[in-house]
Amino acid sequence: MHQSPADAKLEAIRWDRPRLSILDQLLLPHASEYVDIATSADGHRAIVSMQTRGAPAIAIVAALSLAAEISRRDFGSAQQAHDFIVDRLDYLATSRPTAVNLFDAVAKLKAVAASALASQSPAATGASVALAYVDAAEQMLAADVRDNRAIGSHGARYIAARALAQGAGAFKLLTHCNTGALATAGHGTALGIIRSLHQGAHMPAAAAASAAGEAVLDHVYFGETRPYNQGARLTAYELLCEGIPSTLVCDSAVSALLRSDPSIVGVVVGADRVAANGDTANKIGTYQLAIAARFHGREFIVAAPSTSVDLGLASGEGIVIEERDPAEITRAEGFVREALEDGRMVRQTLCVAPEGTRAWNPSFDVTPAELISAIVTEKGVFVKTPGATTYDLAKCLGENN
Ligand SMILES: CSC[C@H]1O[C@H](OP(=O)(O)O)[C@H](O)[C@@H]1O
Repeated sequence: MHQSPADAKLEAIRWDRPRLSILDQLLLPHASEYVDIATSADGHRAIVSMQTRGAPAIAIVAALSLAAEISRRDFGSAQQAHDFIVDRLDYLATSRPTAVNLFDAVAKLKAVAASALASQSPAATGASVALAYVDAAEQMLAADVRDNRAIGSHGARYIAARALAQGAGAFKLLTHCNTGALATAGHGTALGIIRSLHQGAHMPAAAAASAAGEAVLDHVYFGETRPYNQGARLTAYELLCEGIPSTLVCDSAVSALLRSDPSIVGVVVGADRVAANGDTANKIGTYQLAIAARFHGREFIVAAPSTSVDLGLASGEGIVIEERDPAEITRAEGFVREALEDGRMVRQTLCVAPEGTRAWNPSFDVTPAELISAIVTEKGVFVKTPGATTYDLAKCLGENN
């Protein structure tokens, strides 16, 4: 699956049936360690703790954790296999509430198990139901990489065209959180568009060498994304691995940055759940980025696979926003290089606020569709009809099926 040393370093999910391991993202960038996931309970724990995170990655790790578990079990009957799968999927669905990808995968995998159970010729067995599940979970892993590369290509062409229309030969982008290979099965969504732009995916081969007459991504700014620091720890790691020129900024600096640098043509972010009208839940801080982009007349682009779209939700009003432990704000987990003979990096909890400080720690916020210039999916780039303040994603996705 790797195409380069960078890919090898950035592989968030490793699956070699029946073995699943994940890159422990609580340790990045200071240590690159893989953790074995043998059961759905291991998968649930890894998702809740955010050892693995990112809307698509959460769904795939959940699916494959159960695939790993049932690959090592014998079921007395097809019904037993089906019932075990349904029970474990319901448990995995309790891990984190906001990213719809998890619930989309759970529904699809339950349907696979039910269909395998109903098989008459040949008659279903415990092994046949389990195999059908594992095959479907593996297909989700492969499909996510395909989707992300399509998002990268659609988004790169769209942004380059918008930059060129504004007379920008070399342009910059601003992004938030981590939406790259570490948040998905590979390549990434918003960061996947940045990767594709950097690789010249939007240019005809001939032009790619000279970039003559083409818009070229010159630099990427990214926010630290407190309190988990997906930007400062993970996006920085990915951009350095890929050799993409970039600059980290504090979340509090993004408005001043947009005001100071007109070559930033837009903001591109991921999504955890996009409602049918285009309202989008994403990492906390996204909403204020959208406000800043609108005030400064810049594009605000959401990149997400269709598995992040919740057509059952009319608007963002109904999106459940995960609230995490306030201690993630008041007590930063830091790494200290111990003065030991081996100079190990060890995790220490550093109190960054006085004991007793209260904190509000929503993990996501909702950006209204009105502030979103375009939604890039693997099926294409969707923009609002002139004068509209919302999208009709059921129509958009239906037309692009
Ligand atoms: C392509 S990842 C989408 C989304 O997931 C991240 O949240 P978390 O790190 O808490 O799992 C962030 O909101 C990304 O934009």
